[in-house]
Amino acid sequence: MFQILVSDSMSSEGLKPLLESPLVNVVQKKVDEAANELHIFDALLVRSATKVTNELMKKMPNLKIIGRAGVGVDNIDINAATKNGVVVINSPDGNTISTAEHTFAMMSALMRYIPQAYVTVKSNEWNRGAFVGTELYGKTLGIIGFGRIGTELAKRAQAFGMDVIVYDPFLTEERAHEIGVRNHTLDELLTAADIITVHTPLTKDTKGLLGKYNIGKTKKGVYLINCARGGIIDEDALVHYLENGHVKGAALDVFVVEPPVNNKLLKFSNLIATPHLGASTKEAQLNVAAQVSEQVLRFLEGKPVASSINLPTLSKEVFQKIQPFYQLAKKMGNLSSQFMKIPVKEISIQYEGSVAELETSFITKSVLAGFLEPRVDTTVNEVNAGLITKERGITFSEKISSNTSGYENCLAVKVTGNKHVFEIKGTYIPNYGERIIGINDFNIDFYPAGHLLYIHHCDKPGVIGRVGQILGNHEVNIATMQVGRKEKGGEAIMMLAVDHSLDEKVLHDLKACDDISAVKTFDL
Ligand SMILES: NC(=O)c1ccc[n+]([C@@H]2O[C@H](COP(=O)([O-])OP(=O)(O)OC[C@H]3O[C@@H](n4cnc5c(N)ncnc54)[C@H](O)[C@@H]3O)[C@@H](O)[C@H]2O)c1
Ligand SMILES: O=C(O)[C@H](O)COP(=O)(O)O
Repeated sequence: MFQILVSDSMSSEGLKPLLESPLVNVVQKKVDEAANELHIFDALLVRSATKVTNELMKKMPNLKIIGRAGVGVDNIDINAATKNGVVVINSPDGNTISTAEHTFAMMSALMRYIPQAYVTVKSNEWNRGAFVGTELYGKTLGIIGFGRIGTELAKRAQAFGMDVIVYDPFLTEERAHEIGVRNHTLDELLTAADIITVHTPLTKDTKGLLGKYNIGKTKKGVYLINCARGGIIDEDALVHYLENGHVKGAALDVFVVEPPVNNKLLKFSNLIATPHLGASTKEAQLNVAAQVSEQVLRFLEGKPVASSINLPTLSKEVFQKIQPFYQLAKKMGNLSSQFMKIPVKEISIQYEGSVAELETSFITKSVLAGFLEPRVDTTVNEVNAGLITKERGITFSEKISSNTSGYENCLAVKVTGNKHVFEIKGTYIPNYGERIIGINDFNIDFYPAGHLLYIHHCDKPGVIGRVGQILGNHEVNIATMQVGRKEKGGEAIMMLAVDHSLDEKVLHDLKACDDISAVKTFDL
């Protein structure tokens, strides 16, 4: 019989598949309370409260699967789980509606001073003049991040007669059109919206997305809402703009540190807050617990699971053969995504030479996982990448070609957006490693790892020297440098590996050079 530890509070109705299964025994206890019996458990079910660290996993040698009844897996050390051979699954859409509804409730409460007025009535005050609010009708709602929750929120706001504008660099025109919203640039949204709400994952691009600079561009009297992850709205910047009155009010369900003890934001009467309640409804909790219970049971019965976010489902032998291509494919997907920071409609992957004889569908999923990684909240891997790509309205295909581009094996990824196409080619050379051998129509040859600097420039004497000079001035050491061009004196590209991440000042100086038309950096 399999032993299952449920360490956070979960809907007992949702847990029914497990509670009623003769295959498993369910223990509902906090990790601390189960300290003496951790070694017996085959599965661990958690929400966000239990921190699943490597140390905890080491105390659970029988552990095979962790089920997160919710979306965010930031409380689980996924790398450690993967290393320990533990599958991690979640329930990505079980709490979408509840969180969208909570955001809507926060917006209404914020604009009508409901929490503040409630407190006064409870203290026997009847001060109607102090709480004159603002209608939602006719106001412009700016939604940053238009995934599952953003989309559901938009539908509700439209029903209230709000004008919805969105900013999501990865949203296709077709999808925006389907929901009846307009995708804008971030600046357009910031200057036009009366209320701004964020629904992105917390990534290095979204951390502090609404910081001092960007909030400064918003309308005076703007309202800000964060029911996604603490830190997307920079907390110090919010203090600044609440203090000077630029932001009229803010609603937060999430904080950088939870609970937000001694947080300066809490002193503002025009800041309303809830203790991370987005997913706290009976329905969401039933959904997430039921989804996770069914998946855990399937897994323990030896059946495939749908929402695994870490481990591949290949035999060890097959996996070993494709591993080099799997890593290369992931990096090529990631580079494509970063080169094409715009909505994408199609991804096609072409296999040439010996790689075409392997399990290409798995390698394709690696390209997709690498591509999606910078764009989505949940961890994507070969198991869920296809599904998430389709969900985002992106089609993907693979092709086998007899043309080998002169290499023993070659992988070619083509990413198509509305107006732009990006192509990248790579190969794996045994005992030498992964190489990128083509970017768009340029032949090049570099190792895709570390801190990379890409420059699109004019093939003229002195440009390479100027690049070296600028990097030198900023104390940046060049490890390797490759140059590719189509014809003498025409367009050219260079890819440099440098010893550390480059800051904005270096990029600014490079972009200021006359003969340089594009500069990008990548950390792989
Ligand atoms: N408060 C809660 O209890 C609660 C509950 C569920 C989810 N969440 C959080 O809500 C957020 C959204 O969840 P979801 O299920 O809608 O996720 P999702 O992955 O469906 O959507 C995220 C969207 O953000 C977009 N995005 C990524 N980077 C961006 C950027 N730099 N700028 C603008 N948009 C960007 C993506 O393209 C995607 O469309 C997540 O942070 C999640 O952890 C909170
Ligand atoms: O990521 C999530 O699903 C939400 O933040 C909800 O977390 P919770 O399960 O702790 O309420």
